[in-house]
Amino acid sequence: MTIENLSSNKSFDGWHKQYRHQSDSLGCAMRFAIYLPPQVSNGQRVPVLYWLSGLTCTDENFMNKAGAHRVAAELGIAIVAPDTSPRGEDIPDDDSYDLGQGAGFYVNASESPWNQHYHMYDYVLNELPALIESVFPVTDQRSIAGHSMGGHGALVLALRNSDRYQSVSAFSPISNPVNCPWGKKAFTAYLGKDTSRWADYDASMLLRESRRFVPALVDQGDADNFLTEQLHPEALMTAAEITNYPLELNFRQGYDHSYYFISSFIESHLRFHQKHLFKE
Ligand SMILES: N[C@@H](CCC(=O)N[C@@H](CS)C(=O)NCC(=O)O)C(=O)O
Repeated sequence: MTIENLSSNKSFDGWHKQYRHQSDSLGCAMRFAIYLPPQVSNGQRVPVLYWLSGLTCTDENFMNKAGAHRVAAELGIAIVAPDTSPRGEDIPDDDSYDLGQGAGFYVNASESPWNQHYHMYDYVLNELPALIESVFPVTDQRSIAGHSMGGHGALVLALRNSDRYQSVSAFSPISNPVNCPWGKKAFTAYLGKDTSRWADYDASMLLRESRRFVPALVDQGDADNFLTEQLHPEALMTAAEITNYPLELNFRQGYDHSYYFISSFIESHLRFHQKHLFKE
């Protein structure tokens, strides 16, 4: 397995690095970013938080804008940020920002032309952690977090794989994609018109059925311009009430959908994950 280092920058006594590798599950070259906290320089292995970004993002948005390195350095947590879809000239795409490259929705597509490459669910669940754990000084303790489309991805991956993640958190997640325009458009294209096949990728529906709980934290700005039409956190809240799910959902007054919101609360998310990542 070869991976190519593209950049290295010292940050808060740790390192931010970007890599490219050939992905088997996606059938293309993929880029990811990793923040390695200073503890790894002392020979320690550290747990990993996977961060899934939203529509139009690459591996760079979170690392550049969230301001997460200082607290990750203090807590001794590595952060891995993959790209949001397969990419390249030979990879199917769409002119709109919410489908195709930059909009993989963390699903395994079953429909042509997407089904050959759009397997972000498998990539994030299996291929990427296997690569990270074989190359970097990390433990097998993982948590997962994300924003918007990535918040949807993080919740779905954790709810379906409670044995793989210690905790999950999300900012402004697409909480009930089967009932919003972004989700309906993406799921119709990637999964087909048969809506019964969409439930496996809907956090609110999965949460209603969940039996094994991964501790979950969600923050949502009440001035988010996507809140009413696209995000539907109330569906998540109702599902959590039905199953008594350990979900903390905070509405944050005046905050919008941007990385200004994420950077304002990322510290509390990292400290939430720390409690679960360092449990024996
Ligand atoms: N229509 C908007 C939607 C995209 C959007 O808001 N993306 C969010 C995630 S859903 C984001 O993180 N954008 C990149 C950034 O703020 O760095 C656009 O194209 O800018």
